[in-house]
This record gives sequence, structure tokens and C-alpha cells, in this order.
Amino acid sequence: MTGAHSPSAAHPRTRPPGEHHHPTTTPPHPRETHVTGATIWLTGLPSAGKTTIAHALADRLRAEGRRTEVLDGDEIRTFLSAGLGFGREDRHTNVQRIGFVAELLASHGVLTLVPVIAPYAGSREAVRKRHQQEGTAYLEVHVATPVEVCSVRDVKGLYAKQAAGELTGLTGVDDPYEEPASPDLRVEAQAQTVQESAAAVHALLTERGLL
Ligand SMILES: Nc1ncnc2c1ncn2[C@@H]1O[C@H](COP(=O)(O)OS(=O)(=O)O)[C@@H](OP(=O)(O)O)[C@H]1O
Ligand SMILES: Nc1ncnc2c1ncn2[C@@H]1O[C@H](COP(=O)(O)OP(=O)(O)O)[C@@H](O)[C@H]1O
Repeated sequence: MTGAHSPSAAHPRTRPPGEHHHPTTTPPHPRETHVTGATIWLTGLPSAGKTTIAHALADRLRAEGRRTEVLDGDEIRTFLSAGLGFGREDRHTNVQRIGFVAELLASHGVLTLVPVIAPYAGSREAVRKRHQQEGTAYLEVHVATPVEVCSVRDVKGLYAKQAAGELTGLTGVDDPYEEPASPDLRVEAQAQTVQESAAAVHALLTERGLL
């Protein structure tokens, strides 16, 4: 269909039937005019520090008055991705679902932090592409703590379980982790405090004009 309501490059999402365009005379909410959202994906091995960095950064961003969400991997697997396992296909599906929700939030001005392993480069690339298509900012942060450090931290006891033969398919041990070739930022979290790691991501957001 062509005409006033046909989709355009600037508004690529299809409006549901019956939903009307807001009158152009309605001004946007003043606080929202200069707010740019973004998805900040923190990828890395289990116990690398993704969740800890995400929450430290979220606290800081909220204190600075920014709308911020953390899409926690464990929570997502309880609700949005309930029933999915840790095989290649399920992990890919999980990452695409999270990417979809993150993009929606980010497109509405929310700084959306995603501490999720996302072990496959192809899955991460698909999420980046989706953001590009929608014109939404996307940053990939590799929390690059080496497996030797992660396995000592072993926050959830997964490395010990794998070593004891009680679990197979642990990312970075007996399941793949495809390291990002050119992330927007690589954080050497094993050599930093949590606040230093969070500050490095904060500096990236500033550098990219998102703060
Ligand atoms: N086999 C195996 N491999 C990796 N991780 C495992 C596994 N089994 C359970 N867990 C726990 O689940 C969390 C990973 O889920 P995610 O949704 O973040 O990862 S994925 O992108 O779908 O791979 C991950 O959370 P984090 O430790 O916070 O990374 C693990 O605690
Ligand atoms: N610079 C750092 N950044 C993040 N976590 C760190 C750092 N230094 C030490 N840690 C510790 O490492 C652990 C990381 O656990 P977590 O954030 O749950 O990892 P992940 O979400 O990647 O599985 C936490 O106990 C945290 O306190």
C-alpha cells in the first residue's frame, strides 16, 4: 500500500491495524527529546564478570538520570526462554530473543545492558544487523577474563561440576566460545576492579555520544 501510512525507511516498523499516527501537533515529551538508547552487549565466559559489571554500570547510569535496564541471562531463561537448553540452536534462539527485546527497549531511549554469554559470532552478528536495520545503537563489549581465572572464581560452581563429570557443554571448557574479533571494547576484567571495568564501558558510551 502507498500513501500517508506506508512504512518508510525512517519508520520501518509496521503499525498494527487500527493504531493511528499521533497528530504532528503533539510535541514530544521534553525529557525524551535528546535521549538516545543503546544496547550494550557484554559477552564473555561464565564468571567473567558480565553481570557484575552490568549492574555496577546500571547503578551509575541510573544515578546520572538515565533510563537503564539489565536483561539478566538467568532471568530471561526463567521466563522468555523457558525450556531452552545449552545446545547450539537453543543458545542461538535465546540470543536472538534477547536481541529483539533489547532493540525494542533501546529504540525507546533505554540504555539496555545485556550480560549474556552469546558464544557464537553468527548469533551476535545477527543481533548487530537487526539493530543496524532499525537504526538503533549497538555496542559489543568483550569481558575477556581468561578461563583460568573464571574457573577459579566459579561463581555458580559450574566449572567444578564440569570437572567432576556432572555437567557437559560448559562454554569455554567443552563447548565453544567464539571470541569477538573486533568488539567495540575489550575489558581485561581480571586485571581491574569492578568499578574500573564499569568505568571503561561508561567511557565508551561517552565517546560514542550516548551519554
Ligand atoms: N553448559 C553451560 N554453559 C554455559 N553456561 C551455563 C551452562 N549451564 C548453565 N549455565 C548458566 O547459564 C548462563 C548462560 O546462559 P546465557 O543465556 O547467558 O547464555 S547463552 O548465550 O544462551 O549461551 C550462565 O550464566 P553466567 O555465568 O552469568 O554467564 C551460566 O551460569
Ligand atoms: N573487574 C571485575 N569485573 C567484574 N567482576 C569482577 C571483577 N573483579 C572481580 N570480579 C568478581 O568476579 C565475579 C564475576 O561474576 P559474574 O558477574 O556473575 O560473572 P558472569 O555474569 O560473567 O558469569 C564476581 O564475583 C565479581 O565480584
